[in-house]
Amino acid sequence: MTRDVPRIMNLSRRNGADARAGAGPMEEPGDAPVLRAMGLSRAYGEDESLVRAVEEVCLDVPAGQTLAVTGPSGCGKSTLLQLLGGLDRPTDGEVWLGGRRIDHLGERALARLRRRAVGFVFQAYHLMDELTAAENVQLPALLAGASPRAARVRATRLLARVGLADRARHLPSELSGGQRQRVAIARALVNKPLVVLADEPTGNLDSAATREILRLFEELRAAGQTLVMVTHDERVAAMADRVISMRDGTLADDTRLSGGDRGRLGALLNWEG
Ligand SMILES: Nc1ncnc2c1ncn2[C@@H]1O[C@H](COP(=O)(O)OP(=O)(O)OP(=O)(O)O)[C@@H](O)[C@H]1O
Repeated sequence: MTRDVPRIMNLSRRNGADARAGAGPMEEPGDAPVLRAMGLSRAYGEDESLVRAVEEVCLDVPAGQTLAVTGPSGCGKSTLLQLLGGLDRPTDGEVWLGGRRIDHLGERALARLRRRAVGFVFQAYHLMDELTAAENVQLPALLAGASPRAARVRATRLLARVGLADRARHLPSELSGGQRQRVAIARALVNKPLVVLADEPTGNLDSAATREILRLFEELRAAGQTLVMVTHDERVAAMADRVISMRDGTLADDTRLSGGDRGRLGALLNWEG
């Protein structure tokens, strides 16, 4: 055991009941979409200050699909992602994850389900500053009830997979933005989630780091990982299987990209070079 594990185990114990109840793999049912939104709406405020951030969105995301969500600032992309991942509650409609309705679950059950079934990646990384890269990756596994040894093994494997085997003991402050985001992606994958939800994952990164993250996402896609990402960046959207664009809280367009489309878009955007 490394010297660092007890520190993270303390964090894990705070959530002990959740961790115990959350142990065990999550079943993925037959042909049901991994994610389903039915008439999904989220409003903020009331009367004159009412904002309909998401309005009656219906969406199925099948297993293995990479879906990009685009649209102008304020059109409801982040709100939709948070609703899909159970970080926010709809004012109307339903969210189904892995064949199970999640929008009306209690807080603890929802937190447990999120931990096991959803991997989040945010623009601002949201790594814990005082934990090393390896500890950041281990933490969700420990919180979900994995043994310290199992969490360590998974973190080592995932950090190698994202090309950071030699940075495992570094703190986030000792890593570049691209490296931090790769740690965040490893963390998102540590509990083998049904879906990875990424909100502007390349928003803080330069072109070289963006390319690294896209290569990683491409690998995840090839490995069959279901992925939903919000992005302003056409280059990022171009690697998806499907692009939906939002306007004023609603779905304005839904386009499926073929491999050929993706190649052409990549070439158009001069992305291959
Ligand atoms: N907590 C909140 N309270 C009130 N209004 C909110 C809240 N969160 C979001 N909104 C509003 O909901 C709308 C959708 O916001 P959202 O962040 O989902 O848009 P977005 O498309 O992700 O924007 P951006 O691309 O700029 O991040 C916006 O008008 C925003 O001001």
